[in-house]
Amino acid sequence: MLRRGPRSPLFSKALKSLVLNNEPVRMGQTLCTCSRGSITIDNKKYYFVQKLDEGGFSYVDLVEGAKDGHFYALKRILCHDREGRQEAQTEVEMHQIFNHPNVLSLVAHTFVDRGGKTEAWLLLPYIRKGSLWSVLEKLRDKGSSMPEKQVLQILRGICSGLKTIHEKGYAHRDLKPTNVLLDEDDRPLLMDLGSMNRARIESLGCVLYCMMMLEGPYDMVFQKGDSVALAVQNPVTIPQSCSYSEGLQMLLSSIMVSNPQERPNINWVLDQVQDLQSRSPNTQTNMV
Ligand SMILES: Nc1ncnc2c1ncn2[C@@H]1O[C@H](COP(=O)(O)OP(=O)(O)OP(=O)(O)O)[C@@H](O)[C@H]1O
Repeated sequence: MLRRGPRSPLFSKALKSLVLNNEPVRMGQTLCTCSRGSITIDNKKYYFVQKLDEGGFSYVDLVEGAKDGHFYALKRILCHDREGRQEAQTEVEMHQIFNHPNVLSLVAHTFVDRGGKTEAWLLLPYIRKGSLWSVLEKLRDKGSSMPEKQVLQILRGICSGLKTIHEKGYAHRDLKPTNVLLDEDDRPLLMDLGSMNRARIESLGCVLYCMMMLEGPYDMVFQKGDSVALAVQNPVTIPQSCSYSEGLQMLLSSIMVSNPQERPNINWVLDQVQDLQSRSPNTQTNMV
């Protein structure tokens, strides 16, 4: 985990969003006393550093532990109704079920009552490199690509995370490059576990496609205004210009199957990835 750096100049501007009028908020068993620029979860104080990102119904801020000096990502989920509250609760529980190097852990959490609405606050380890999507975007902007060795290493970690999820009888169900974080060593961490349930449907093929082509398989179809629903019925076309090995291209075709029942199971995919890794030339992994 990252150590304390110089205090961010943004700190003084601090968190219009996080200030709760200095009023203590109590919900469940956690007392959350919020003062200017800081929050308290489970009796530990954290300083707001800067905004990191926004999701569909959430805000993610970088905060710093007052005592340990570590950085954390604070994800605040706005729960608009009972269903939203339940989804946030599922996200918390799923983080707690899994203890695996490829599934993001949860440091602490609390539910906060704000103006009659609930916010779920999830304190997560801060993963500095950000999402797989942001890494792919940078490569695309540079006109570069991800070396096969790196694709395989990341894919293997994603498969290991999915394997542990499946072994406990769950599916992630919202797998996409924005929901995979990459640490400094390119270890992928699956996150955004709120959609998980006991149905076994995944879209791993789209993530692999994105790592290889730096865009989603149906992005062009969508941009042209054509029907994505129709496009997903057809086998995926791999561009002629694709420079990845035939083995990796074949793996992509075999996991990009529209009928979920016909998709190979994660153990088979993991075996294929390991096999490709053992065959892959020992090329230098480009750092991105
Ligand atoms: N622990 C973290 N470390 C670093 N960045 C993070 C972390 N958690 C989230 N982020 C950033 O915040 C973004 C949004 O997070 P997340 O996907 O959890 O929110 P969300 O509201 O569930 O998103 P959506 O519903 O749109 O998928 C991520 O894509 C990532 O860029």
